[in-house]
Amino acid sequence: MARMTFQPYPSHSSPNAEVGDAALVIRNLVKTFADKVAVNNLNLTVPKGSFYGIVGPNGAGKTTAILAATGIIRPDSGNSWVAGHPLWANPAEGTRVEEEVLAAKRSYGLLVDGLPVFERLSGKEYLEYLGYLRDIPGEELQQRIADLLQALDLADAGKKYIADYSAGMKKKILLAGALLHSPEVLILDEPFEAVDPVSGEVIRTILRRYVEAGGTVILSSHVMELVEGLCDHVAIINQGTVVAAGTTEQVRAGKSLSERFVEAVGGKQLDTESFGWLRGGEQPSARHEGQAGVED
Ligand SMILES: Nc1ncnc2c1ncn2[C@@H]1O[C@H](COP(=O)(O)OP(=O)(O)OP(=O)(O)O)[C@@H](O)[C@H]1O
Repeated sequence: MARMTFQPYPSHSSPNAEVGDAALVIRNLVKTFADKVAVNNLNLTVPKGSFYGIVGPNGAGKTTAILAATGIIRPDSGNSWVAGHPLWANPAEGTRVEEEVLAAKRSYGLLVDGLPVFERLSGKEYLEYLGYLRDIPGEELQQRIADLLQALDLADAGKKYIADYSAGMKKKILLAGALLHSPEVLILDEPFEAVDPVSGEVIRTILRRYVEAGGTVILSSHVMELVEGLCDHVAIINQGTVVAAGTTEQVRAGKSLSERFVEAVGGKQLDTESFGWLRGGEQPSARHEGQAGVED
């Protein structure tokens, strides 16, 4: 399909017509750190009920776009809507309509590494705390916590401080926190990173069931095969902007997602002379010969 060659994703300045029915709409989003433009006029529409993959090279701006679109950090300009609710009234001034922001935040569950977590709580206490914040009734909350800890193989770890969790356990407890209130939209930044294959399969099953039940999943990943197998839509982000988006079939256009990814962001080839110094333990003799004060 000629139209799916990697043209800049179209920009829309009046999104109102599409906002209503979409799970996430991002329009003209810009976020700069000092002189680094991390997100560069990014536009994205995630249809309700879709399983949406976001892929892009390291530093492409995926995490920054997720944080700005969910209202965690303030964009320089642009706006986003989650389940129809705008996060920003005027991002440049930092103004919001609090009821809309609350409604947006209620409607999503978010997993992003590096956000503050109360690490001196056990996994179970952390989920209980989130449950109280989300007003989940006591008995229902305990049932959900038990289900999540059991399914994610965290039942024993439920008693341990999060500070003492491994990277994979921490990822899973944060995912449990994102799922706990059964949100309309799940936004997950690299949810499978550091997670073992058994838990990974459980998570994939949970997410598939959630989408079958009407939820929307938006996940970022570097694993093309995973996105290709799981997601019905995909966006490729490069240098802070969306360079291709559509159904997974459209974006793949008859090739593997991996091939399309490399076409879209540009491959890299090492010349044959590179890494001549990497010799599996064999050291250049000159280093020892030239060294003063070394005795045999
Ligand atoms: N708080 C920050 N301060 C300064 N620069 C930042 C900050 N956060 C992100 N950046 C920069 O913005 C760019 C985009 O980073 P971001 O983490 O959004 O990329 P990413 O696509 O999620 O990358 P990865 O796939 O490696 O996780 C990078 O150049 C990064 O160094």
